[in-house]
Amino acid sequence: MTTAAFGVHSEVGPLRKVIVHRPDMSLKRLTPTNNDKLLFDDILWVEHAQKEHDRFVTLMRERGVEVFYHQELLAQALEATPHAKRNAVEQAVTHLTVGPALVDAVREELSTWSGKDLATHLIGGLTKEEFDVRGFDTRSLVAASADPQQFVLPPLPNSLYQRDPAAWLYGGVSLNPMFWHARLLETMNQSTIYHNHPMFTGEDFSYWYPPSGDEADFDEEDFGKAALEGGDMMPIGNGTVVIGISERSTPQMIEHIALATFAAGAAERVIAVNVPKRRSYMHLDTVFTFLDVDKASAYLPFLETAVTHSLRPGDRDRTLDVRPERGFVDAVEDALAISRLDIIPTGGDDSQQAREQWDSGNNFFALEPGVVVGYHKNQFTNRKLRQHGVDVIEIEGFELGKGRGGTHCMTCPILREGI
Ligand SMILES: NC(=O)NCCC[C@H](N)C(=O)O
Repeated sequence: MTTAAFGVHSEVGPLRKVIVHRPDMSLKRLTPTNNDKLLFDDILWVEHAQKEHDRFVTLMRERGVEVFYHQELLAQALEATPHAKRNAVEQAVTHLTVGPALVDAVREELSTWSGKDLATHLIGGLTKEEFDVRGFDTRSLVAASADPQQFVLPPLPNSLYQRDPAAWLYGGVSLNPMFWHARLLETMNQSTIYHNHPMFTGEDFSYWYPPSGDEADFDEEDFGKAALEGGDMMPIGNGTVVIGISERSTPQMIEHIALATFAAGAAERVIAVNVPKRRSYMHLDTVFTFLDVDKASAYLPFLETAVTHSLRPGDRDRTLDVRPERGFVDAVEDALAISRLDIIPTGGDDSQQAREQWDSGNNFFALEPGVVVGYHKNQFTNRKLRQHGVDVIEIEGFELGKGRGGTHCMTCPILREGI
């Protein structure tokens, strides 16, 4: 039993604490013209998405999991210190986001807002109409040229997928540099929470990225060059981390994580596996998730091309020993010291498998070994899992899945036991 307040020691051990984001204003901002840019494949019926999400939260709470809402944590963190609010406003409102002519005025105004209102708009975006910039039309081209619905601050609808911008590996968290522009500011909100919320300040945990864990290390221009997202990062247990080299996560960043976790003694092996760079595969957890200590769901076409390397500490300080593996599953079996990882493929014929993979049919979230939550619509896959002895709890995901994410994507575990 873990005694620390935070730490994620496996993918399937008993889940104690998790952060999620209830669908909100940011999803109401999606329109048929902006949904692609905001990485959603459709617009959502938000009230229904909320019901689906509430059911997910209720079933976790019924099982004793402590569930925290991202927006509430952000609101509380913003109120925790004057620095928190000032820093969050300065990071979100810059010469690049609102233009140099408006930056001081917007910062000044937002600094007077309550943590609750500010959190709502840091996630939900802020339109020109909501932030009355009319007085600035003669001073700011951004103000003068924007129509009332245009965003002064962008909405962050992918906050729904809490897995990606901050990810725990054993006793530390990585505040991730996101690949797509539409998600960059999500990490700023995570940083505000971890550095200022009383639940986290004073607790003993590491920052795997940025290396110093320092808030000042966030530079939105650097973020365009590095990329790492939590959907690719899995602390599978036994001192091993699995990370996908995907559309969203680069080998350079995987080296950073390996060096940081090795130096702290938190991990001794990183298994890096290639994930084809395409929308439907975007992270490792869209094609592979753990279900039990020795069971995993996988989309077989991914496994066929899964070039794999293991990274271990090198013979000198801050060096790595990188070796090719025979196969991804072999490497995981070896790392977990199990004779066989039961791979349960996506259900149905080839086209049904492709359809269910697209609908998050390989994206399960474990509450304890062998008990997972997934979308109801993936009937062929869910049936198969049950045949292999996995308890699949279903939630509706018609609306929640429209951004291409399932239960694993929507959750950021912050305390989970080992296996
Ligand atoms: N871990 C995940 O696979 N997260 C899903 C992220 C979906 C989001 N619309 C995105 O494209 O980033």
